[in-house]
Amino acid sequence: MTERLTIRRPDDWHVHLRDGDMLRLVAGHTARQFARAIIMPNLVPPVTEAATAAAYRDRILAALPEAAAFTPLMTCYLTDASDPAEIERGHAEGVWVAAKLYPAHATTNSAHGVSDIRALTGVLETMQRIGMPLLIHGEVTDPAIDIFDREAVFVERILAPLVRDYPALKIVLEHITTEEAASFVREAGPNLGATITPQHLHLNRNALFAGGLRPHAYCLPVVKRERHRLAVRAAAVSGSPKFFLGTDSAPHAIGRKEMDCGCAGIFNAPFALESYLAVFEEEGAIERFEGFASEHGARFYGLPLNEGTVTLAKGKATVPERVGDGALSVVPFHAGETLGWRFAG
Ligand SMILES: NC(=O)N[C@@H](CC(=O)O)C(=O)O
Ligand SMILES: [Zn+2]
Ligand SMILES: [Zn+2]
Repeated sequence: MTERLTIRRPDDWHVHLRDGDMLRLVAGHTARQFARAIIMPNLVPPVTEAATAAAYRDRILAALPEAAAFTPLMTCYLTDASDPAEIERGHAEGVWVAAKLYPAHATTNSAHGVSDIRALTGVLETMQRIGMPLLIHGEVTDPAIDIFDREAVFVERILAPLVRDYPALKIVLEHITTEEAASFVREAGPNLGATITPQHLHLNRNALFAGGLRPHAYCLPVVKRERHRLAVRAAAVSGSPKFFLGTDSAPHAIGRKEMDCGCAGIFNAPFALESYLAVFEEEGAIERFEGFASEHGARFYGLPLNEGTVTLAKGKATVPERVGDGALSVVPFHAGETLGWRFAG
């Protein structure tokens, strides 16, 4: 039986670090486990300009403990008014590595997102030419579509034509949750990849209603039926280079979750690697964990693999009920549970 697992230092290809006090509370958790992370731009107001992205990157670095060796990889929030020249300039200057497409009103702080993908033609042509990845929150926003079907409908109506029209554009379908998304990504060419969160590997939609209404299991895209969870698990542990780690750690203060209209998002950063590794162990695929956590994403983005290693050791890791204090406290994923591996540095 494996007692310790040492892997190349991993990266998180999708995380929300927020700003201000919340940034200071959560950033160290991500920097402790990951060498780099793709930082989501859905602040209020959103990060749409290179100068604001560079200033945000500085605030992230300032929020970290002195010794942290962590590189935030910044992203540009796309709107109907995004300017291809500004996106190209920010990319050439090394400010941002990717751009994020939020369909308007699809998720947290997406009100300024894209209302019609046809508005992005010039932007997407530019990104395709310069090799800048497009990251997508893949849900349609049509209220007539059942919320559990919004990802599958997005794949069919938006993603399939996009992949056809921009064959050389690198696209990441973020936080996939369905059999349809997993199989579409698997069957597509090498320019389409997907990130997978821990919660979509652990939870099915029963978790939302287990003994009562469970706001801390609520994120977007919402967790789906068991058959979808199993398909997403199979993709994660398959060894395919198209699937890689992206926690979508999305902290909201406890009062913003436990209310009559609670926010979407699960804060999984403190025990992210332990949570993923539990899944790979259950699936008998521990030997594929390093590829998923530390190799596939960097290769997809065309970035060097990290130097150095991290170690996880068999043993109890008890997840606290809260992280932080008072009004700022956040309930972490797996709160109150004991996981079977612990991060040993
Ligand atoms: N995943 C979530 O449920 N929430 C994210 C937004 C997102 O990634 O869609 C957030 O910013 O809170
Ligand atoms: Zn999203
Ligand atoms: Zn997210």
